[in-house]
Amino acid sequence: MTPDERLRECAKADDHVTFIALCERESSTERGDPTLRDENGAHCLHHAAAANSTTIVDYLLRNGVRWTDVDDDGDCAGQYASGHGHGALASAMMEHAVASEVALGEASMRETRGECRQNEESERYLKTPVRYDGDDKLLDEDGDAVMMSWEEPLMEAHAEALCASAGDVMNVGFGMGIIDGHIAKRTTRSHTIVEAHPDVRAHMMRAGWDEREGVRVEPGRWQDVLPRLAKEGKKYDAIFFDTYGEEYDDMRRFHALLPKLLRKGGIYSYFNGMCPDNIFFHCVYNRVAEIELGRLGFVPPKGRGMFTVHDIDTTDAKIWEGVKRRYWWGDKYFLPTCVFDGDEA
Ligand SMILES: C[S@@+](CC[C@H](N)C(=O)[O-])C[C@H]1O[C@@H](n2cnc3c(N)ncnc32)[C@H](O)[C@@H]1O
Repeated sequence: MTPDERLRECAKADDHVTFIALCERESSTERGDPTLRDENGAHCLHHAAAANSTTIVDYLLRNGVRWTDVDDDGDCAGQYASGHGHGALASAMMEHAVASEVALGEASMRETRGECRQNEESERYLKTPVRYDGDDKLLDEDGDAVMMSWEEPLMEAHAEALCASAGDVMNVGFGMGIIDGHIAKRTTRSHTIVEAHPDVRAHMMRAGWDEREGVRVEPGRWQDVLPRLAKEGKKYDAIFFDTYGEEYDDMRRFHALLPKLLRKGGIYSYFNGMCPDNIFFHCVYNRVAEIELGRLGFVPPKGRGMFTVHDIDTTDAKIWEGVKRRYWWGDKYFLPTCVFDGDEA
């Protein structure tokens, strides 16, 4: 048996004494590599998690093995722990993952001093054409879906939460205007829409959104528009975020702007599409968002948690016809709502 094979067997058998000794051998030829993949793309962290070997899992995570490593089926070690019924270990791995992502987020914010970062994917998206395909899809140049009508019940639920205040509501990202349609059906003092893509803006103009009473269209990227609105002293009672081609690291910077724009008691919600194809990653990012928003002064609505669970069914293959990549697989949607309870900046 090679040192790598021995390591793998130790991880599977929870033999942490031999495992750690093999990892720490002086000679590199005798030392095993715990991150060497097996035929399914799993490595020792996955096998140790499946075996409920808390010592080996802890050792590997402390020594820099990444919780994000996935096997060929896209499963991370945390999922091996939960899939084998080791709830306590899965929770500990979730805590590790959340702490790591929060720390990475802090480092990322330090790097740009909290300013918005460059995102090539977003820049490319905003420079290339999009097309409305019938009434049920908005596609980018590659045929990937920017927005689809199956999300309508979710958008309606978001609109309901945002309009509870009947105040000044802002939506960032028009897409198919589904949420804006639902906001417009409800009572608000004002309704502001921020949209960056020129084709989407042209579509909004054709549909008469810029002439609607009570509606204000703010053309441009939120990265440019929001700091200007904050400088002008504009305040809102509810803000919704749903853009395209951006990542959580962009949204983190969006969140940092919210205390400058929301009134105390104001509501914030976002389309919760982070890592939708992996429930462990999705839960990690729910928790990261909750922690980071908490640090900015956001609290869950009174008497409940930040997320409400909604059933969704996207199994009908027809939904995805004409779309390059199916982007949603789960049957649950965790709808986030939080309330600004901090000091207005
Ligand atoms: C997923 S769609 C929004 C769908 C919308 N919630 C609805 O109900 O139809 C995302 C939208 O965000 C816009 N967008 C992308 N990046 C943006 C940015 N940085 N600032 C403002 N809008 C952006 C896109 O052009 C697109 O129209």
